[in-house]
Amino acid sequence: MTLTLTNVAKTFPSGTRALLPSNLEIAQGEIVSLLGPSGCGKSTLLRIIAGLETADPGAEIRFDGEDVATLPTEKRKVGMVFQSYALFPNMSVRGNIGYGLKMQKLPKSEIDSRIDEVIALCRLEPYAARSVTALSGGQRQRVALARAFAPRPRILLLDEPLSALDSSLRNQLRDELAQLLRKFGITVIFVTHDQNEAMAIADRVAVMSQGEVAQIGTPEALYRNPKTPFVAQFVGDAMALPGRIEGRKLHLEGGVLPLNSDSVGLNAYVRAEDVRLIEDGPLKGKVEAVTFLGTHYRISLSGITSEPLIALQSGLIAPKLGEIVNIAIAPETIITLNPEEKAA
Ligand SMILES: Nc1ncnc2c1ncn2[C@@H]1O[C@H](COP(=O)(O)OP(=O)(O)OP(=O)(O)O)[C@@H](O)[C@H]1O
Repeated sequence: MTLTLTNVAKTFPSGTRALLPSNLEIAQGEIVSLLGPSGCGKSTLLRIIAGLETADPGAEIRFDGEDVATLPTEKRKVGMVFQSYALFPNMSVRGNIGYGLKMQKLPKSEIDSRIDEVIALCRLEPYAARSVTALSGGQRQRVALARAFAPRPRILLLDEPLSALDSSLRNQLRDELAQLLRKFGITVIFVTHDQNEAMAIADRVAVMSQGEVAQIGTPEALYRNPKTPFVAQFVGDAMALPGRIEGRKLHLEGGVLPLNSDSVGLNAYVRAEDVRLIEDGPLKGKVEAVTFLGTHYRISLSGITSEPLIALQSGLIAPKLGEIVNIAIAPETIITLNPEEKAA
């Protein structure tokens, strides 16, 4: 199913403008993440698509061209998974998965064959007869997905699908969730505040800030080509390089950096993996802290900008605390953006 949102906005009766007029187009089978900090309006947007919340007048919500803005939730044929999963604790895995199918009053043979189908798809065969209370967090998550998928919804909406799990399990289940959603083959929108989760699972990520979609694009496009300072900082933790730009030069406290283009009036940003400690570089900084992260050292450097600058460095030798080091940042890795740019 394709989803087209036009002019979707929401002001709550309290006066809170949770969502400014937003447009979004999602293709059949696409997996899109709504990513943003707490309170940016992502759950509100998801709830409006689900029909759990009504948008302000003037909005269009089209499922395959059909405007569903005035249809109640049950008529929209959406599958939903919430962060708590909300499984029925007194029922078995099969019972949970079959619940929506029974509500649709399908014949028993059809219900059984569909349950078998999604149980196989979600690799839940060994647990089919178990009570859901006797399952691990990851298994419960698969049951919640299977239950939402069984009635063949037109679109699947997930609200923070991994947030109930502890962090080691989250990483593992991220890949599993991405694979399972692709096997389902349906259009998916999921909400998360976790950048890694959005990038690992989604085909495209819509980064939201203060009730607006600031930018939508593939994970690579957002990372390499952020359009606003907010997107640069939220996706991949770009650090500001506050200094004076003159033509193709950026003057910082710790030295002068060459830029690729004339960037007067813009602000410069860089990512920690692009800050390189080398023999002879244009910047000088002092090593304030070194943390070993396994694959990398995380090095905090003072004297380059007013805030400490972080460098990520792989390799076997870490610089010493207090050492003055030479630093280079390749011009093509410096992101220059208009500080006034708010949203796309
Ligand atoms: N029912 C409501 N009545 C009034 N204000 C609301 C209501 N629901 C949400 N809001 C407000 O709307 C704004 C957006 O909320 P929303 O839940 O969409 O954000 P979010 O990005 O999903 O945040 P979180 O990650 O914390 O859930 C917030 O300021 C919130 O306080």
